[in-house]
Amino acid sequence: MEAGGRNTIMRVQSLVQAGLAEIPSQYIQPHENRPIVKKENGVGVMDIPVIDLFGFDLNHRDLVRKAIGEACREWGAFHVTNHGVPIELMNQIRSVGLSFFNDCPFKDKLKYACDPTSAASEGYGSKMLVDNCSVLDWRDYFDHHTLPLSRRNPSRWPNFLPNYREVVGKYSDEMKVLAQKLLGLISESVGLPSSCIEDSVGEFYQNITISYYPPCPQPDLTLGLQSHSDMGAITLLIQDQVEGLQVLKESQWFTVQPLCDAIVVILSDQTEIITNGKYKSAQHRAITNSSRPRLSIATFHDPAKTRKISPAFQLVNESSPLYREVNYEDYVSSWYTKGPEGKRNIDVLRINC
Ligand SMILES: O=C(O)CCC(=O)C(=O)O
Ligand SMILES: [Fe+2]
Repeated sequence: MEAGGRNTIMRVQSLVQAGLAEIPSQYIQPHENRPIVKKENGVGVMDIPVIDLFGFDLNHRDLVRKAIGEACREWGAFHVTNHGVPIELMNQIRSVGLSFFNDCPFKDKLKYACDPTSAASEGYGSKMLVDNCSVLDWRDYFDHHTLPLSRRNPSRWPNFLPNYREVVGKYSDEMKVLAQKLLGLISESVGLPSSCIEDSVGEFYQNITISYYPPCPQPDLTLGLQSHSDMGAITLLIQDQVEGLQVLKESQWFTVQPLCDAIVVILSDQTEIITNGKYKSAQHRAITNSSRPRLSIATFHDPAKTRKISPAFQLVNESSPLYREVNYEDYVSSWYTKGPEGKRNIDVLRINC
């Protein structure tokens, strides 16, 4: 079955609704990339740290900074609680997002189809890359361009629910504030002035991607989302109660257990460059399961395409630069043309000392 060719508009959810028992060949991962789908959660299995932000109370700042530093060195990803984002708003965006996939008829969804020939175009899609050679992900998504405000055009977002556009707009604003506060703490924790990472990134280019992973009849053969690190500065992710997100640590994949009111913070490649490799962007992926659909909402904060990113000079004085300066536009285009394949794009910027 043709599932994702340039001129077709197949979505994974439609494949599942057609009741297929075996997944089409384009979704089958090579052996080395296939997940080991465990039947039960092992007790004591490691997970990313959970960090209480105490509502950014100054009395707890030292403690929080220390915990963030450790998490950024060891995992590049962590949960935050008491983050200040209204829980009701998190529930609302999960609810409107799920409703788009569950309740909006396919022909109406297609009114919002993204352009499959251009990278990261806004709208409803399934393929992450524009080429036709890579293995497809078992995922459908809706990508919203939300910031700067000049890119935000809610008329391109679903309106079959009266509050969809308002919820996405409010959520975008809350995520921006949280990303700024977190980048401040992350900067301080690595010994940089509070505003350093945000100043290097410049005005945030923010996208919100709602991902829907339909149940998969053969979860051990495929991936919901292939292994990658995010290309921008910081990603803030929320999910439903169904596990699926995995983070790589010391060559092993660990499943992130969903914590309903918490937000997952994922360090992305430009933060690895700015911190001169003191902090690593997290390599992560999503796996599927055969019984329950899964929803996640990732909010990406990226530099403008015109931005040049290089290691902070304060961190280069101690050790020589470990990464070449990069034009963010070139970085994005290499990511989308070559594909993420783990962390290959940031690896080519490394200077071998
Ligand atoms: O669905 C997830 O948990 C991961 C999503 C993700 O990594 C992404 O959209 O970049
Ligand atoms: Fe990601």
